[in-house]
Amino acid sequence: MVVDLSALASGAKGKATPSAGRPAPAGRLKRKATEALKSPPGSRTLRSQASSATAGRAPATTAPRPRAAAASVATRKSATASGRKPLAKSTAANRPIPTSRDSKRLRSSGAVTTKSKPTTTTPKEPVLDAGEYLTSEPQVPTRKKRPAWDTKGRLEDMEEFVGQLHHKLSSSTSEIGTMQSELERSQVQIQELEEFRRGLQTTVQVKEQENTQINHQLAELQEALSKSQTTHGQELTVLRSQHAQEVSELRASIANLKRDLKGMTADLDATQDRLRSQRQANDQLRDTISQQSAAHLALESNCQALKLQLGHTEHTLALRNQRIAQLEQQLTDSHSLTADLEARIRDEETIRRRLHNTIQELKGNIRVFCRVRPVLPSDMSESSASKSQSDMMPHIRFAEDDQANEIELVQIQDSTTTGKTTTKQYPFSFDRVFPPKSTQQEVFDEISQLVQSALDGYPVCIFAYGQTGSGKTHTMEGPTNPDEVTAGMIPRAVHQIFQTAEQLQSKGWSYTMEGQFLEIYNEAIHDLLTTTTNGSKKHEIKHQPHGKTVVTDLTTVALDTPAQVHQLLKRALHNRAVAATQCNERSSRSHSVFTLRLTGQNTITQESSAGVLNLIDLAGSERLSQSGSTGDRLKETQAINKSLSCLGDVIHALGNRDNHIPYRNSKLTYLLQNSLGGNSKTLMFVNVSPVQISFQETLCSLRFATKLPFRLPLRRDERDPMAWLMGTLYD
Ligand SMILES: Nc1ncnc2c1ncn2[C@@H]1O[C@H](COP(=O)(O)OP(=O)(O)OP(=O)(O)O)[C@@H](O)[C@H]1O
Repeated sequence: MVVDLSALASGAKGKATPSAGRPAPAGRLKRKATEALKSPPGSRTLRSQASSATAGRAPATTAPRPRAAAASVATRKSATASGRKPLAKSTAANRPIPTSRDSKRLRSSGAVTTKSKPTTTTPKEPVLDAGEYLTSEPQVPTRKKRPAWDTKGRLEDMEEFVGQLHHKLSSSTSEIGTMQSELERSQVQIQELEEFRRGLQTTVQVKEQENTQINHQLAELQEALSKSQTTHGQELTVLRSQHAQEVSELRASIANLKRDLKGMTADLDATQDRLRSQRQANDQLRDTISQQSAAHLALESNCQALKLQLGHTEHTLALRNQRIAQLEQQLTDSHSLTADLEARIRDEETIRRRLHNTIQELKGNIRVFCRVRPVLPSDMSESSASKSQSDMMPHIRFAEDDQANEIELVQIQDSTTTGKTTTKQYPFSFDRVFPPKSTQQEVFDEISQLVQSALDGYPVCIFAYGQTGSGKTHTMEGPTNPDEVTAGMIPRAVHQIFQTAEQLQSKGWSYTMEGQFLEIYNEAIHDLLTTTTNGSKKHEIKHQPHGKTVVTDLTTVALDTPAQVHQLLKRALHNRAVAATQCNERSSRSHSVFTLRLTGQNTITQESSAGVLNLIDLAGSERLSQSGSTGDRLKETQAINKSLSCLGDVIHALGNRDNHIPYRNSKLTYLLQNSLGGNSKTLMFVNVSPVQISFQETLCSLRFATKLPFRLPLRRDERDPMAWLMGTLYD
């Protein structure tokens, strides 16, 4: 049995302190020992520890050991000094010292607490505590309780008991030595623990620093967190708006998709309908195919028959190929024949030109036609308004025949002296006489051969002569706004030239054409195609070596289409109208000359031609006495008469083949020098007014014309020159 000496020591100490130096009475000690024996050693130890902890005492590890040791020593000393042996150690000194293993366990658990179970060292010899001692009475002979008066007995007992206590004390002293060595080990452990504590403090400091840093970092992180929360909030707002927008877009697209789906569903329905109809059609087609298969079989049998037929046809084809080869040979021969014929045609074209010219020459290089214009409403007086055309011109008689070339003027005169009526007849014959009813086309038919001569390369002059108002301009140009019926000789001639030139292209001929339009007024030349308003320009006539006549500074217009000719005539009309405002009735008092130059080139035969067609609207041929003009007008009339007379003289001299032809006597004849005479063709229209009042002028005009050396009228059978020529050639 082990006696808790610390409890005993504390109990002894507690009591010893107030009465230091005095030994505790034996009863009291015994009572203490009995109390100690009554409570179990563990609970006793625990209670002592709890009381020391409650008293605020530091645990064995933290309590300063020296003081505890000193207290223990002091206790022993006081006990020794008082004659008592120390019964127990102080609480702190008896407190169990943690072993190094415990220290480790403590360190690992992080708690610095004292284990309740003390580390005990096994005593080398058994130690009896006070209770044990009391209970080990058998060592002392058991006696009856000595009566109070047995002081000696009692003393003996006490001495015996003290002897035992001494024995016990010596064994306790050795135990104390052992405990002191343990104490020293414990102090070493305490130092270790102290170092451990300091290390822990350092660790705590480090941890505190780390904690501060962590707190600092935590603050930074919290700041960053708040910032990121702000940013996140903003981003969240943006994302929310984007999300809302995307949602609305998605909704719209869903709506669209729904619409599409609806449409597609409708399409699908339609497609299904179509599919159904297609299936029906397929069924029908299958029926048809089966029918066709049957037909195919029939066709195959037909095909066999046709193959046989094909063999026969191939044979026929071979024969035909032979025939084709023969025909190709014939075609080649035909081509060479055609080429020969074309060559002959070209030759014959040359011959035709020659013959045509011969005919023209036979008809006369100078021809005179007479044309009587119809009576115009303006010619009629009120009394004669109901009269017919023939009634209006009793003084002019035509032959019955439409193709006639005779005209007769009849003058009926009443003699005032004799009272008789005499009739004078003036018959005239011309190459052709055109009565009032003659159309422009009929007139042109007669001159078209001369136009052809111009294309063939001859100079041709067609004049219109007659008094003012007799129809010269109408004959040459037609009315102001001509149509197909009323168009005059100039547009018709140009039209024919373009047409014939086109036809001649197949014979290798190509033509270039250029036109000029001038006016001779008071022996001065005026350009009717000018585009400038400067009318004072002087024009000179120059004859070039190869028979070409050039008028200086005169506008020349290249003509590629008939439409251009119409434009040209319009421009001339406009310029004439401008001149008429400056000089009254100037158109009647001037000669207008339209010149068309035709240059032809044959690339096959290398032939060339250069013809000129002059269409001249002469000034009015009023007699001087009749005109009654004076002053400038008289000079005008004289100039006109002189130029007309010169023209007559030139034509007369040409007819007579005179050596001298007086071309230079007037501007007009000088201008036309290369177009009059030689191989040129000249046609003079004598235009006549049907009105009776113009009888004398008509007579003068007809007389002027008869003076011209035109050929005598042809016989009737000679009027178709080609027939006549062929007749004369082959009779
Ligand atoms: N064959 C015709 N058929 C119908 N009208 C005609 C014919 N000939 C002339 N005339 C008309 O007679 C009038 C006079 O004719 P035109 O002007 O041609 O005469 P002119 O001799 O040219 O006169 P001028 O010398 O003044 O120019 C015009 O109104 C014209 O339309």
